[in-house]
Amino acid sequence: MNGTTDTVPADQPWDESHLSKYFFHTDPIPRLSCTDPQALQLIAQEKPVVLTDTKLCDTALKWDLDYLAANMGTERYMVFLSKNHKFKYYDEAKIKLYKTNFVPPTRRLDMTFSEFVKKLRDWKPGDERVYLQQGLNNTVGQGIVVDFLQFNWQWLNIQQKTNNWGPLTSNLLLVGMEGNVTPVHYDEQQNFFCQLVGYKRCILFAPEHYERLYPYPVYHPHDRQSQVDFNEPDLESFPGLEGLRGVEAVVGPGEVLYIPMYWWHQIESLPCLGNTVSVNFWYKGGPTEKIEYPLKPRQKLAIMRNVEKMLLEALKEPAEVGSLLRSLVLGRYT
Ligand SMILES: O=C(O)C(=O)C[C@H](CCCc1ccccc1)C(=O)O
Ligand SMILES: [Zn+2]
Repeated sequence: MNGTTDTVPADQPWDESHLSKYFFHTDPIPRLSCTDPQALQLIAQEKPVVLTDTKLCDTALKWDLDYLAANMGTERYMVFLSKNHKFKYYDEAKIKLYKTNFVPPTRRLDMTFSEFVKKLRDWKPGDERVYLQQGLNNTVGQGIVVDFLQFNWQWLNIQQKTNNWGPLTSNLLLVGMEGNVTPVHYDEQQNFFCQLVGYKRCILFAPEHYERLYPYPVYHPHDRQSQVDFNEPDLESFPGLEGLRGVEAVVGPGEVLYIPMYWWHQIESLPCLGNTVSVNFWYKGGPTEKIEYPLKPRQKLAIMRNVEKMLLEALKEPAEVGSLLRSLVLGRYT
């Protein structure tokens, strides 16, 4: 009987002291074997689950800094630098669109993997933190290709088919420093997030918490990111935070977290436990199955995004979108 393996893995090197205390409550994300029907059911229902034994990327468990430096080739890779521990994503393409003087919270510096390793190893307090975030492509060395080809593609393809997902769009290689944080955001793709080296705390919130996490406007460079700073929650500006409730898990080497499309997530490389290496598998969502009512929260989210895009297209001026929406609803749709 495959009971849930919620028990703490014996070799767990972390404890509560590695987890920042936040204002919201969380429940544990189930940790199940990939052979457990309940795990497959959770994926089918687009709910998060940690799969403890997929053997999805076992050939990449050896991807430590030295191996990657020796096998990632001599190309330059995308590295972000931050003056603090947060690496808040922004869409460079939207910066010029969004009139106001947007100040990017991180800066991007492409460098070879060896230069990245040197920066990481020479790091001392006061230096900018670094986070390599690079899509795996045909510039990587032969060793990485060989490892990649030996991933458990058979299992992945079964998941993709049975859940009617679209094509695999990319695999993001993530090499971060202990303590790095990717603030809460959502992506518009299904995601099998594979932890290879080190430990990451993954905090997730269901799409229905949209009203509690106050995403930036769609045309903002921080589209899909929350305006809320979990370290200093502003309950005045964001009263919806009151009822925020999430789920979380710490994933370690060989574990795979299913992050359903549109689910909010914050990812933290645990402090004091060394650098982390992860690789994700982003899949396009499936074709919109026949519409059933009531609509699912993620479908309403997609509708809201389309309304914002249409209004911007029609008004051309971002500043006018808010006032038009206010005129539309205030006093009328209460
Ligand atoms: O796999 C995911 O979805 C994650 O959020 C993983 C996250 C880094 C993601 C960086 C990013 C966010 C949005 C757009 C493009 C890149 C981490 O592990 O720190
Ligand atoms: Zn993400």
